Amino acid sequence: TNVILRKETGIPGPRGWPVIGHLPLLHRKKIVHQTLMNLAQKYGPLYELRLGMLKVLVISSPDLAKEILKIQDASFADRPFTIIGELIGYQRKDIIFSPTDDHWRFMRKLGSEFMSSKAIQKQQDLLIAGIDSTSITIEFGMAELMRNPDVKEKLVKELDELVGRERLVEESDLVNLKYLKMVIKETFRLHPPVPVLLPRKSMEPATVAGYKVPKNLQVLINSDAIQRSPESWDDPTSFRPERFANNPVDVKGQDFCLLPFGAGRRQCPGMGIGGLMVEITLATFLQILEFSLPAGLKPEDVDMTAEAAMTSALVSPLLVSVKPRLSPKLCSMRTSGRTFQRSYVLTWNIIQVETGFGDKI
Ligand code: HEM
Repeated sequence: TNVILRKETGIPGPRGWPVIGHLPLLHRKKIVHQTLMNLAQKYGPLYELRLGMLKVLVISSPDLAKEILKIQDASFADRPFTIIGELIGYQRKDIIFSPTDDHWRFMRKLGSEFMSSKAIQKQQDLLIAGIDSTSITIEFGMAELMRNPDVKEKLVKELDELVGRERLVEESDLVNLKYLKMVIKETFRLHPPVPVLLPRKSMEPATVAGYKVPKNLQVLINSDAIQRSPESWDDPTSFRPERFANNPVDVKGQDFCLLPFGAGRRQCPGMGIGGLMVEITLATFLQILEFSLPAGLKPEDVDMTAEAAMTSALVSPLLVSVKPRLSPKLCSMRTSGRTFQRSYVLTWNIIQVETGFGDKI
């Protein structure tokens, strides 16, 4: 058998190469979170990889995610040193890549103040950390709607019934748009923009699922694998927003089978504003435009292949045709709203419009 039990810890994992360990498994042409999910099917929800000198613990079940992100959150709250953190995280002085220390606590407190949806209305350039993840979710959401026309019709009907066509959808409408929220939860479940949560590091020796975990071990939580697991979800690979109709499971970090924003001390502080941007942008698009696939393209032709990167977008940009549903006068009024301007800028590059109408909205 290829299963190895690590000498020091007894943790299972695949047999690795000398020196380079399991690096060839994570070849850049392979989608990392899918490779990690395939390995979990073979080695279980907790296994260890060796990437050169670096040892990594990979977690792929809700129970173990809860163990790391909630029960032992304090022991696993650190972020490991990474080159990318040095390069784009101002030598790890930002919030995302910073070690869990007093500087991070200060930055996080400051950031949370600015990231509240009220405060953000007064700030222009705070959204850098959330630009990718927010626009990726909107693009995947639109792609799923194009693949599932019945879901799109139901969503448009909800908007027509609860908002109508005489005014534009407002943030205050969102609380009533229950189907919209179900569609977005299902998008987060099948297409988490950060499919493997940002790496954590054990701050002290710990015991997880009976295994002894040393200090400084990197821990990866594969939320994509958890959110597609048949143990937590019926028919897990189908896009079915209705699964949330009588199911209180939410994305807020309390339900460990749905973790698009992570959980615990290092959970995404932009969850509120990020969720809001996705909701208002999708609702506005669906209200003001009628979307269809370009001639000759069938729903099943929409390519859902995801990129192999830290944030995982569609490889092929979504192509759609649009026609106006509301009067252009009503649409142009919204450009005076700040939230819309920002959502609009964020999503400017996600839709390649076939007709000339896109230039005018
Ligand atoms: C759809 C939208 C978004 C998604 C799905 C998302 C997802 C995530 C995830 C999975 C993490 C890692 C959590 C963990 O390690 O447990 C994270 C961290 C973070 N996110 Fe977001 N995010 C989104 C939007 C935003 C926005 C809009 C902002 C800022 C305005 C933001 C700022 C941050 C920051 C600063 C961190 C690092 C937190 C820390 O390490 O203490 N995110 N995000």
